[in-house]
This record gives sequence, C-alpha cells and structure tokens, in this order.
Amino acid sequence: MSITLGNKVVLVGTGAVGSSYAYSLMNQGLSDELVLVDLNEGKAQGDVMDLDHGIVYAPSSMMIRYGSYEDCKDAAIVVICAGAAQKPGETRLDLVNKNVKIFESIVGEIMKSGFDGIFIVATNPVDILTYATRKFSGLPKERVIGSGTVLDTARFRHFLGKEFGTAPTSVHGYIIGEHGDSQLPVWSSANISGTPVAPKLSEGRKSEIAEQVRDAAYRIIEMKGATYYGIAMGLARITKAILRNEHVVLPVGAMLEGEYGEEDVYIGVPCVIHRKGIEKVIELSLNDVEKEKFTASVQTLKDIQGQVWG
Ligand SMILES: NC(=O)C1=CN([C@@H]2O[C@H](COP(=O)(O)OP(=O)(O)OC[C@H]3O[C@@H](n4cnc5c(N)ncnc54)[C@H](O)[C@@H]3O)[C@@H](O)[C@H]2O)C=CC1
Ligand SMILES: CC(=O)C(=O)O
Repeated sequence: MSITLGNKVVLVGTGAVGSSYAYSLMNQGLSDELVLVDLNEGKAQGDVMDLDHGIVYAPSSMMIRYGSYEDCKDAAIVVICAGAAQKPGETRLDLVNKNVKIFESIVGEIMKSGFDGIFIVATNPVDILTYATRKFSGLPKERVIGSGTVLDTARFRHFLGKEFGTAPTSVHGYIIGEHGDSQLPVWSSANISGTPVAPKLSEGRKSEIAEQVRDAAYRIIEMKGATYYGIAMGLARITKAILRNEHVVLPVGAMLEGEYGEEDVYIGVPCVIHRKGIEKVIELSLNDVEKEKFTASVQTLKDIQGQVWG
C-alpha cells in the first residue's frame, strides 16, 4: 500500500485536547494545512476563526479550515481527539464502551474517504481505542499510532527533573504499559547523562514519584476539569516526528507482535517514529519486577479487549 505524501493534517474532535493540539501545531509551524472536524460545528468553526487570527505571528503560514470526513482523502495524518472526556472520579477504562461506538462510526467515515495515511489517536481509553482504530480501519499496524505513554513519560521526566534540579529534557526514562493505572516506570534504565537515578532514590521515594505520575491526570481533572496542554504537546511531537521523518524514539501506543513476548495488544512502549509511522518497537531490557508489572498491564488491556470484542 502507498502512503499519502504532503503534510495535511485532519483533526477530528476540537474539544479541549483537539484545540490545544491545533494551537501547538500552528505555533510550531508543523503543517501547511489543518482541517478541523467536529460534531459541534460551531466549536470547530469558532476555533478556525480564532486560530486564523494568530497565524500572522506563527513561524510559518498555514491554511486552517473547517471540513468533513471527505477531507481525510489526501491527509498525511488524521488525529482523533473526539469522544467523551473523563469525568471526576471516572477511570479511563469506564469510557471504553461509549468511545468504541463513536470510533466505529468516525473511523468508518474516514476510511470511506479513501484515507491512506497515518492515524494518531488520543481519545481515552487510548490503548483500547487505538486497537479499535486499527481494527475498524484495516490499515497496517505501523500506521495506527496511539499517544500511549507519551504524556506519562513527559510527567515522569518532569518530576525527576524537579527531584534532581535538572531540565526534564536531560532526564532519560520511560513510563511503559497502559496509559492508565497499570502503567510502570522503567527505573532500571532511567538516567541523567548516563548516570542511573534509581540508586539515588529510596524505595519509598520511587513509589511516590510513580504515584505522582500515575495520578497526575486525576489531580488536574479535580482542579480544572480536564487535561489538555501536556497531551497537545505530546501529539504535536509525534506529528513532527512523522512529517519530518525524524527516526526519533518516542513512547507511543504500538501494536505488539512478539515484542516483549506479547501479541495483539496496543500499549505504550518506546518506538522509532518516521515518515511511514512506527518503524520499530524498542525492546527495553526490563528487570524481573518490571517484566511482571508490564505483563500485568498487558493483561489489564487484554481483559478489556475481551469484554469489548469477545
Ligand atoms: N491520551 C491522553 O494522554 C489524553 C487523552 N485525553 C482524552 O482525549 C479525549 C478528548 O478530551 P477533551 O478534548 O477534554 O474532551 P472534550 O469533551 O472537550 O472534546 C471532545 C470533542 O469530541 C467531539 N465529538 C464527540 N463525538 C464526536 C463524533 N462522533 N464526531 C466528531 N466529534 C465528536 C465533541 O463535540 C467535542 O468537541 C477524551 O477521551 C480524554 O479522556 C485527554 C487528555 C490526555
Ligand atoms: C486525561 C488523561 O488521560 C491524562 O491527562 O493523562
């Protein structure tokens, strides 16, 4: 199968996450053309106008317009942020049935347009909805990418940066697994300039940091109702890696087919990202505790897949 060239992006879902992503894309000058699609036409049209009034101060010009699923035909990337959002006290997994139904219809419409590019999925529960997108689209697994643990990893690097008085960009480490409660930090390889951080932290402190990362979304949602800036930057980073053929390693939601000894599951793991999507899943060397937690996280997702698809 061929892949659509060019850098047109279609964004489906211009709520808090989608519009923040559109703003990041514009601010970073990543695409020449951005089309917004949403059930709530007024919200999307309003976003187009508002964003348009910022273009003059953006690094490069960009055509932004309201559109329909037919616009996906020649898009390089379709980003899906549409669906129901997480309510206070609700787990990401509670959203599954509602959003799988919405995705069946959205992905069906997108594929009817003749779309032949790359999907990036952000809607929660993101690992399950990325799996659903692959299933409903029939596209190769490399071209269906979830935001996976891109945000959790950014949070991990942020908290470790604060802990050690170092910029988060100089902290290297990953959160892997479900974008949800069963995720895990890979302490065994987390480092700052090659120096492992785990020996410098007590077991108690490591648990506190892992909890801060895992529970960040709940805390923000309690305080302001939703999270959107962090994920928007993560989605823009994945978009840039694709459009600029970067071959950069990012923690995203990828389909495992033998990697980590697992099959048939979309889950957050570091991957090399290039113009054709996921070039390769990186298999981190995990210690026994990490392996056990990763296996449990895979099982959490597979249990839900089983409930949805039997
Ligand atoms: N993957 C991640 O790390 C993160 C994921 N999220 C998830 O992103 C999703 C969006 O969150 P928000 O933007 O805060 O929600 P929101 O409620 O502000 O926006 C959702 C948008 O989807 C639209 N929509 C609903 N059904 C649609 C359909 N059938 N077709 C087209 N558009 C439709 C709505 O009109 C609305 O504009 C949620 O599932 C949320 O949990 C949020 C933060 C981080
Ligand atoms: C809402 C969500 O998934 C997050 O902020 O991690």
